Amino acid sequence: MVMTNSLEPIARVHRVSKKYGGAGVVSALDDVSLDIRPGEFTAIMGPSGSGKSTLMHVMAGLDSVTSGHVLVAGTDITRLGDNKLTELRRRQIGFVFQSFNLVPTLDVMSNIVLPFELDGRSPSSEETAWIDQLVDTLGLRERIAHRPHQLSGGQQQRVAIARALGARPHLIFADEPTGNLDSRTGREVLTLLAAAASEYGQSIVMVTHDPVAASYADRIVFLADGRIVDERGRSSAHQISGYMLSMERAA
Ligand SMILES: Nc1ncnc2c1ncn2[C@@H]1O[C@H](COP(=O)(O)OP(=O)(O)OP(=O)(O)O)[C@@H](O)[C@H]1O
Repeated sequence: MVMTNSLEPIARVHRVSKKYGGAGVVSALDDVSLDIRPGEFTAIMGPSGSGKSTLMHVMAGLDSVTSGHVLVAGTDITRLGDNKLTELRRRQIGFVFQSFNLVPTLDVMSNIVLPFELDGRSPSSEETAWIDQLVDTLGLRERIAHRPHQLSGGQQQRVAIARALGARPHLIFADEPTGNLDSRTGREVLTLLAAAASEYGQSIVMVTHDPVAASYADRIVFLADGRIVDERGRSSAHQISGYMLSMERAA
């Protein structure tokens, strides 16, 4: 299936279940359906063990599903071979994950432009200007020639963010993107993510425990025990804390 309409979801999770352990001991996702539309910034929240990371991993094709389907840009990735999946991921998806996946032998700039290299092209002049802007906004200018092991955890995280945003992929998956950052840098990262969605139509899916981070999102999806139990539009950090509290009380 080819995506024909820009209002079509860029990612669609359809009745996905994911069980771990041969006999189906842990049900990490239980009949989850979710559409991610272009230009939408979605936060996924929920208690520890509720399935947030699993949901993001199956959406990115990093983990298989037990049943159901995941479509990215109109392609059913649950049926895709490894090579095609890698190519789709490389072209369509940017990752900001806890394990930053930076290449230890490459310096900061080479890590940031890696998605272009892997795609067999160089950044255009416009893309170069954007990468320069990211490097400055993320405070990486003085570290540009350093290698990952010479950086702090927060600096490594910022490199991963610059890399994920640099090629303007259609979809960005971010797992606690502000977890290692001081609050000012955290706010800058969230502002960058929100702008990527609102100004450039990129779709952001962010897992977070932080109500302040989630308050930058257009939409907040709450998971509990592998199911979507609530969904809210843009909300203040205070409101989000309230939703989380009432979910915990109901559990
Ligand atoms: N590889 C695995 N093998 C077995 N069980 C797993 C595996 N990965 C996750 N699980 C289980 O699946 C459930 C959902 O895990 P997941 O990591 O998606 O939760 P989470 O909401 O992201 O949690 P946290 O906020 O603590 O990161 C948990 O019960 C977890 O123990």
